[in-house]
Amino acid sequence: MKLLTRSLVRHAHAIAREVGARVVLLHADVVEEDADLNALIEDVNFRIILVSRRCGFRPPDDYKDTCHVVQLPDIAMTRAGQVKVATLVAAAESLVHAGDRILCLTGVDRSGSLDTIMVLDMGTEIEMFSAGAADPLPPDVSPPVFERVLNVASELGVEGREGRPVGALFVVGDCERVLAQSHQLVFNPFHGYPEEQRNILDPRLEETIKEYSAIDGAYVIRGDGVVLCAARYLAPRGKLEEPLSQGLGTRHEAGATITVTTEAIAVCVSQSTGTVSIFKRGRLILDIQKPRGRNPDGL
Ligand SMILES: Nc1ncnc2c1ncn2[C@@H]1O[C@H](COP(=O)(O)OP(=O)(O)OP(=O)(O)O)[C@@H](O)[C@H]1O
Repeated sequence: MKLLTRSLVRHAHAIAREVGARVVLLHADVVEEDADLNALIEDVNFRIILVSRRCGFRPPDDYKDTCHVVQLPDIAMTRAGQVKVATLVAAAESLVHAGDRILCLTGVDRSGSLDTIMVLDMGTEIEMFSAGAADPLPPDVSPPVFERVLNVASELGVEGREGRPVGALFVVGDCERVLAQSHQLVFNPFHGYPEEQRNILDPRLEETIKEYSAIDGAYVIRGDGVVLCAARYLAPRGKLEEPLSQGLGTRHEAGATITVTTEAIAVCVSQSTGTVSIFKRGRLILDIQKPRGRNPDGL
């Protein structure tokens, strides 16, 4: 195990004990060997969440019952982005709760080394976990559906479509109220298809969803993953308590505002910046910036 990793882990254990962190979130993909991973997680009295982009990643055999796994979208993300997404997914899956203090260990993918320690407080991290994000999902939305939407949105934000940046807006959950405050801009391309053929959990739908991002308007997605419509113009009845930050235009405004009078969560991909913003109860609960520059895994 590299010197830096070993040193960070030693200090991380001490910090976690001193500050009363109950959860350790560890980006497992930066650790090269299973034996190293074993060494990192043995002798730890915390709840361990292993974060990985690798499909089908499993904890080492000895720790199967004590470690949870959170899957990240397989795209370049900043370290802060990795931590934000992992924490949100962990919260959606009820692996972390309001009041938890989380110690995060991360690093640059494929560097074989951890290089960053972060301590997060669920519920008081204003930027990330305000507005009840400790219980981040609407009651009718299943965690896999939210994770799938987050995945597709993150990929669209980073990769765009056929080399061009694209924007998109996904409104997930509380669909009756969302539909009542919106109308079709053009024909709904999902109309008439059986529900099992238009569920976002079906990987075959991914390309279709990305393709239709070129159409103006929002996707409305039921909590169980069925895509009810694309090209939906949102006409929310509510009003934002606070204006959105400068630079965010009508797509973000519509996404944020529909969450004021509904229980839905809105996931917005910015065409101009590639940032993915998540809104709930009229507030930005988390944004994931697209990595920039030559070091895409930088902070
Ligand atoms: N009320 C609405 N309902 C659904 N979609 C909307 C609504 N208003 C705008 N949009 C979508 O947002 C697009 C325009 O985005 P605009 O540039 O004004 O917003 P933005 O928040 O700055 O987003 P971006 O960062 O992607 O540019 C439209 O083409 C349309 O697809």
